[in-house]
Amino acid sequence: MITIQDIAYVRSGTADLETAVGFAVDIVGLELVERTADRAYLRADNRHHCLSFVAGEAGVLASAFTLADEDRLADAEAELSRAGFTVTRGDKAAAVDRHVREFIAFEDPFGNVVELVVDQKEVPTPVNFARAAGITEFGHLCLDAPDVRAAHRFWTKHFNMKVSDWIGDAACLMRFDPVHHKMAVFKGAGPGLCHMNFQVSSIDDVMRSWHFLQDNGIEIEQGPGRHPQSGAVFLYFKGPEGLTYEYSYGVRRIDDDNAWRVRYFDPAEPDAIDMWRGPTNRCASQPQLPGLAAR
Ligand SMILES: O=C/C=C/C(C(=O)O)=C(/O)C(=O)O
Ligand SMILES: [Fe+2]
Repeated sequence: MITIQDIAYVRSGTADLETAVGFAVDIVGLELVERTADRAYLRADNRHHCLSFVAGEAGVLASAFTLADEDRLADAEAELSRAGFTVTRGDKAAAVDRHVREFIAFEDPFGNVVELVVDQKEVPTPVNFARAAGITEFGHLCLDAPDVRAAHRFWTKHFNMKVSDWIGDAACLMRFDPVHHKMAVFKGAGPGLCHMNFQVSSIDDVMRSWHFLQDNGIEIEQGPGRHPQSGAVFLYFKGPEGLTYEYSYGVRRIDDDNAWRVRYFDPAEPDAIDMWRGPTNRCASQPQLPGLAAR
């Protein structure tokens, strides 16, 4: 069993580094910590970065999780290899590029590239947010997979993930610590990053950003609304090259695993995704969410 300690970063390719960075800074509000000719690193909390852009082809390159130490990394490498996955150990230059000490990479059963890292660099200085979006931390990441049940089997067989809630066969929200979910899998045609989430410090922040995004002509995918699963008030919006960002406030904690009963939401129900029943064009690539398509 591989024990994930936390989410680490999303690494995304971009064909237009300038525009990708401009959006992440001026619109999302992240701090640009480092920028080279072909790289940019953005920060939302004490992680060195939670989002990096690599100049080249657009699209997610990897989603990363933190392990405790190099022995755990070696164990993970062995377990995944035994299970038939091709595991690559990052070399020194690649680790430096990710601001971690060591890492391995593999593809999940659907082709999502996952990196497991050790010693992601910590930056103790307060984040110098580019705008007052109220971001408190990188909250969760959400992968696409054509078979959410199989994805759940993979993540719970090899990792310390537990399902918190199901949304039919369309989504599985999983936790590895008391936060309701820091990782989710949504049904999609293939691999991909459904969205990355930033927690904000109040409902006011969500609502202020809603106005800010509209004033700036940003495509709102869904929200403001409230998810019945985590109880969080959310807002999804589309960045350049299809990268979806989410702000949310008020995610549920599950402090007593034994007391938690996994729930099953029917995606066809009108408030399965949003208790406020607002309009959506979120995850248009995911017709498997009929409750979304219906509105
Ligand atoms: O579509 C349902 C989404 C649920 C949640 C939540 O309960 O907070 C998410 O954050 C999500 O996976 O986007
Ligand atoms: Fe989310």
